Amino acid sequence: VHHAAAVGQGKGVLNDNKSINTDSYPGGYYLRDITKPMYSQSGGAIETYTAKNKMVSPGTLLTDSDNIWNDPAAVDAHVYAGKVYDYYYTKLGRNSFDDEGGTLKSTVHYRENYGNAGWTGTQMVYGDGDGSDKYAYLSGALDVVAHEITHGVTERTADLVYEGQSGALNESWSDVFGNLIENKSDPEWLCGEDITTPNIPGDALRSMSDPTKYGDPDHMRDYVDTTEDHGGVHTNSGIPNKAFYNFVTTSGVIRDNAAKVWYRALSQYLTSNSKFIDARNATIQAATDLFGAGSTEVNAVTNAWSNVGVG
Ligand SMILES: Cc1cccc(C(=O)O)c1OC(=O)C1CC1
Ligand SMILES: [Zn+2]
Repeated sequence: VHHAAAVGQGKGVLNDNKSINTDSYPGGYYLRDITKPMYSQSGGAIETYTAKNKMVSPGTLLTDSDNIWNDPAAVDAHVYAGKVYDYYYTKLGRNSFDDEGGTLKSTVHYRENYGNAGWTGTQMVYGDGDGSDKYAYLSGALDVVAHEITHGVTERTADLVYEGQSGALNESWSDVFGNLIENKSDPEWLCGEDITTPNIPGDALRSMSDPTKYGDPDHMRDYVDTTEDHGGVHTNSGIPNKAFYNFVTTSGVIRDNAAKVWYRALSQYLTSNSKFIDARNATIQAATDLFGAGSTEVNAVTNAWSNVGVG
């Protein structure tokens, strides 16, 4: 079928106007972005579907007759996935989650009263929130979308087992790239702040600068041994999250270089059963590869992990 890139309009979850890359066909438009390098290289695209509140994925590819889109959850899932693709491609030289230009599929309105978001192993899924006002549509935050897509990157690289320390590293690397890609200047380095209790400003799921604000540990001595949540992967992530915060906020370290160190550690050195000490060693080795022994970055990352009691 003949495809032609088009630009539509729509509002996001926070009622913000945005342009949307769509794909025209005789009679309407698909919510499919064919403007990225992956399309010309391998036919890969960014596609957004709806599950119509069933537990199906991918569900139905969204279409619209006049290219004016009025599903805010879909608009944000689509536009934010494009921003995440652009970041990985331009900043880190990675071509989509699989580095092979694989299509990035998102499904919104997944299940009923679903206050979660996730990576299924092949695509992203986003719930509508839990039916109360605890969450807005979960795709309404760039750090959430980047977090989910980074689960895909992690699975195709280190493939960190989602349990215990490797699981907390898996979670932390997703929070780190969620923060790097959202790139807000918020002083507290919050995760999911845009979709958590939309009526109450200033709260979030987690804080990277002060994990203890949400009851998460910021030092190895406070590591939580639990069987909950795959061994506390969303809690113990506070320790590597704080280490990353320490690293990036060290004078002389810039965010784009910190991103290169964290990405190289994930893609070249971490493996499926890595523990926190392995992450320390991986990031020190990556910083050494990129910036040399004794560099500002190597000293900063070494101190960053020592500060949280790792190494
Ligand atoms: C909201 C939510 C619930 C359950 C799992 C995840 C998950 O993807 O681990 C999740 O997404 C996040 O944590 C994003 C970063 C805010
Ligand atoms: Zn996660």
